[in-house]
Amino acid sequence: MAIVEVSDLRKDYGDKRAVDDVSFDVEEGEIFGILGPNGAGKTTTVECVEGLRRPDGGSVRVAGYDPAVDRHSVTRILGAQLQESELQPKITVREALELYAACYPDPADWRALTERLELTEKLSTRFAKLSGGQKQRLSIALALVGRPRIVVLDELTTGLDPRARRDTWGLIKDVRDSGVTVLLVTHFMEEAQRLCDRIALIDKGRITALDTPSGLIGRTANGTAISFTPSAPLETQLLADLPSVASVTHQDGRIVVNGTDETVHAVLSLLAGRGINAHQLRVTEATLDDAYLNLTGPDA
Ligand SMILES: Nc1ncnc2c1ncn2[C@@H]1O[C@H](COP(=O)(O)OP(=O)(O)OP(=O)(O)O)[C@@H](O)[C@H]1O
Repeated sequence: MAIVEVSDLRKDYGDKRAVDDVSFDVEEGEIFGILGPNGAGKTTTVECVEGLRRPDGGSVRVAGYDPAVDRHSVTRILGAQLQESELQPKITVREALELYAACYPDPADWRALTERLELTEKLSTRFAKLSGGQKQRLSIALALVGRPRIVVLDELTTGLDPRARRDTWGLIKDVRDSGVTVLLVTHFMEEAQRLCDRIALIDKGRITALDTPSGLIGRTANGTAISFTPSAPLETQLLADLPSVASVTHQDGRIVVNGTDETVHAVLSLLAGRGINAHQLRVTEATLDDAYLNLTGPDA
């Protein structure tokens, strides 16, 4: 069942169309990613979902409510990550959690949340003194304190070191496993590929593709490449004629055959049938990076 329904969403800032005819549904229980280059319209889109911005066209529903009209009902269902500017630098972790918990009729036990997010030892620490990773963990705790059905996390791991980023990915998966739907804005390919059940790729205000990570990768031509140096001369046309081969190129005596998984088997059997060895054999798979570069504009 869809918990978020966005249809033909449009948002302008003066003459600038930031979001242009964007439609997608987020299913309950999934991690749904919005991925795209800087200025693509990702934040504007989720701000319309959160009720922070009023759309200029189209419609948004969160569990059936229109966030622009019934923000109060949406706030009780949807947990938004705090913006750093929203917290006073001198507020302690405990004070922030108590403050946020007081905003909800039936808040979660914030002590349990801090245990889960490994913040218990930081309860008396002022916000300004927390590390980037600790601020992000507090941000997740504050987003969860109202027992939301869905959380919106916007560029949550930006600025974190690789270890803190990976720890945060683990937390996001835990959040989903506890039954909360996650709407995740990111421009990190690896993050999107590892975490998201489905991804909407946004470029210049429009959705250019919406699929599972493997579905997006599968859309790129040349999904799998096999490259090797043949032990004896080999007619390129024989390779090009194999089923599933998209292209064959030569690079410094090496042959590169692009195609699918099937191509690898077909090439190896052809070589075996002719008694040719494949030296320095490499097989490479397309990644979400390849799909992203294929599906977004040149200035992405
Ligand atoms: N308050 C605003 N006033 C005017 N233009 C804005 C405003 N907010 C965003 N924009 C413009 O709208 C477009 C979309 O911005 P948005 O922040 O939604 O993109 P984004 O994909 O989240 O980008 P980033 O990854 O850089 O955060 C950009 O061209 C941006 O400059």
